[in-house]
Amino acid sequence: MTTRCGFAALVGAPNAGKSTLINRLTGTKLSIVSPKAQTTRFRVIGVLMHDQSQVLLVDTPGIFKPRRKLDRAMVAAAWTGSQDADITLLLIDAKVGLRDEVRAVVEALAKQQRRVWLVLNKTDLVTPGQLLPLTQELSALVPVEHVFMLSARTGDGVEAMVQHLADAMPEGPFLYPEDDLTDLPDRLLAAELVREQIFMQTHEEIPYQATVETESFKEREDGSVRIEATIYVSRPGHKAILIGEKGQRIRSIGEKARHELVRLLERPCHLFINVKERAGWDEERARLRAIGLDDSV
Ligand SMILES: Nc1nc2c(ncn2[C@@H]2O[C@H](COP(=O)(O)OP(=O)(O)OP(=O)(O)O)[C@@H](O)[C@H]2O)c(=O)[nH]1
Repeated sequence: MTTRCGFAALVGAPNAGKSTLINRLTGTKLSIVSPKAQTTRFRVIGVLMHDQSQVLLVDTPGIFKPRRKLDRAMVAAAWTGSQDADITLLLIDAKVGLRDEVRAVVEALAKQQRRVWLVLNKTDLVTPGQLLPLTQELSALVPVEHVFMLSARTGDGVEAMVQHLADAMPEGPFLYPEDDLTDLPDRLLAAELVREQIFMQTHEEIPYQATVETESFKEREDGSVRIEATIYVSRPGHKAILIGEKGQRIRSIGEKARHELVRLLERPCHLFINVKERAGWDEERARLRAIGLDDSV
């Protein structure tokens, strides 16, 4: 039987409903809310299985007005990520319509040769009559292959998009084995929670130069889980900072991340964190794919 597998990038202004849609498509809560804005890099945030298709939903950092150099790099990475995807889903809040912020995203997208599918979200908040003019306005700015009108909140119209996505994926083997899918969210969650703590407890470029991978995730007979995570840094100085004096910082990162894990997984967790220096980790494509990242900020 032929299988299909590919990437679908979600692009949209903040609040368009990305997280809600992902959660509906995958049935899992994966998006992490961090007090520091813009912590989201390009990564697989959901795996959608439909018929013989695996659709890897990838997130992009919120498209925002870049001020600092770093912000610009993040936005560039968002676009690069989206470029690698097979389909770009342009998510629009139908209630808000085409305000400036949205226009900027659409215009940037128009400059790139992508397969763009327009997704008008929050149809439960507008009348059908408002959707047609909005579709016309948007498709005048960027050529779109398909238009979907749906409500991520109620689920109305979502199924039609899922079917089209599944059919549009290129033929190929699944990148994530089906068996792994059950614990994939938890593995990603563990890595994300550690990364979130790096964001909160270190400064400047360190969070952006570090990546976290869950090496092993084992359920134990007593109902607890044993998790091993590795933080990869690209510079020796960063390793020392992350570990901190007498291991203080890494301990604190581990404690806070573990605390959150216990809360979200609702069972005892044992978390072991390693810090490894690996110059150029961000260029190792296979490694990046393995953790759902695909950029090189
Ligand atoms: N009525 C309605 N509300 C929605 C729908 N989809 C999302 N929302 C709401 O819109 C708000 C933003 O949704 P999120 O899913 O957090 O949006 P996001 O695009 O992930 O936002 P950022 O994380 O800021 O990029 C939330 O209050 C959602 O509950 C929808 O289809 N209908």
